[in-house]
Amino acid sequence: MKAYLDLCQRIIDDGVWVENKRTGKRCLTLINADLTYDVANNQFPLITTRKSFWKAAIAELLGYLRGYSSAADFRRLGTKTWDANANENAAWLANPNRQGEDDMGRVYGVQGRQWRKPNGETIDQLKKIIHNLSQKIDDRGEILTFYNPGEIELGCLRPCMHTHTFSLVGDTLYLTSYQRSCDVPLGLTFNQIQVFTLLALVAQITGNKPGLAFHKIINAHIYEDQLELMQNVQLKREPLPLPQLEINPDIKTLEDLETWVTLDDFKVHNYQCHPAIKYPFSV
Ligand SMILES: Nc1nc(=O)c2c([nH]1)NC[C@@H]1CN(c3ccc(C(=O)N[C@@H](CCC(=O)O)C(=O)O)cc3)CN21
Ligand SMILES: O=c1ccn([C@H]2C[C@H](O)[C@@H](COP(=O)(O)O)O2)c(=O)[nH]1
Repeated sequence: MKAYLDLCQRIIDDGVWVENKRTGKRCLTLINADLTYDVANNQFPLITTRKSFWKAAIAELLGYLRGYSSAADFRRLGTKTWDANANENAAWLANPNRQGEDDMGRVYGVQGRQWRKPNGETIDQLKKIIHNLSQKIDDRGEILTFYNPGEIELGCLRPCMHTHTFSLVGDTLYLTSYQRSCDVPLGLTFNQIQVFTLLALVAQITGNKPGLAFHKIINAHIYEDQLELMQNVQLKREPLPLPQLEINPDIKTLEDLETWVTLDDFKVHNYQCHPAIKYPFSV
């Protein structure tokens, strides 16, 4: 939690204003940030200086792991976070590859589960990783990447957190996640949850112990219309102790994640937080 607040303060102290064409807004921008989450000791990195809508973040992660490409599927899981990018972004609405209402195109999990090869076959990156880690194999290439430069124009948004690399040392599993672009007031509070939960889940279904998760961010920014709330409200609050995440122990396989798992299989204990802050969202 302190690392998150330090990053916000560092953006305010050292950030530079950069125009962003896609959203038409300026962002206070800082390059390079590293965050580490202690999954071994279940220090769940929920924001405490405002209320976190953590279930929506886990719903997004589940949708990515299932390879969903429709905002409607994400809504059924319990989050509306993809509605705006699927249905309100002018560039995507004008893109001939968009397949109607709610289509997100070939983003995130579609690449993770169905990466297209030149010969027409597809690669299930996640399945290979789960298979190897379950057999205690780390081939030093246990990489789940959503970033496919050849298919960028087939999706509504380029993936922000785009590559997750798993590493097995003995029976302890580590995760390193890379993020190219990070909306620190909104997106990062979701992405921290997702990195933590991805390691906890993959460790659980492959029979390994979770260790640390490393989150590497390139472009960390605060949009101009978010700055005042961050500076004068959120950063004036004192952080509170971190809560713990409980995952239903009956989740044992990738197929479980694909079929019956819902948000009811995740619980947070001892979450104390300051009141909600509604940050503006840029489409
Ligand atoms: N500008 C921008 N920032 C993002 O963080 C972001 C995107 N775009 N586009 C794709 C996804 C969608 N994500 C989102 C979208 C909305 C919220 C959001 O509004 N969160 C609120 C309330 C959520 C709720 O009520 O469930 C929050 O206070 O955290 C968070 C992440 C993260 N990503
Ligand atoms: O998981 C996510 C998804 C998106 N974001 C943010 C980062 C940026 O503010 C926008 C994406 O804009 P680009 O122009 O494609 O960089 O969404 C995030 O923080 N986390």
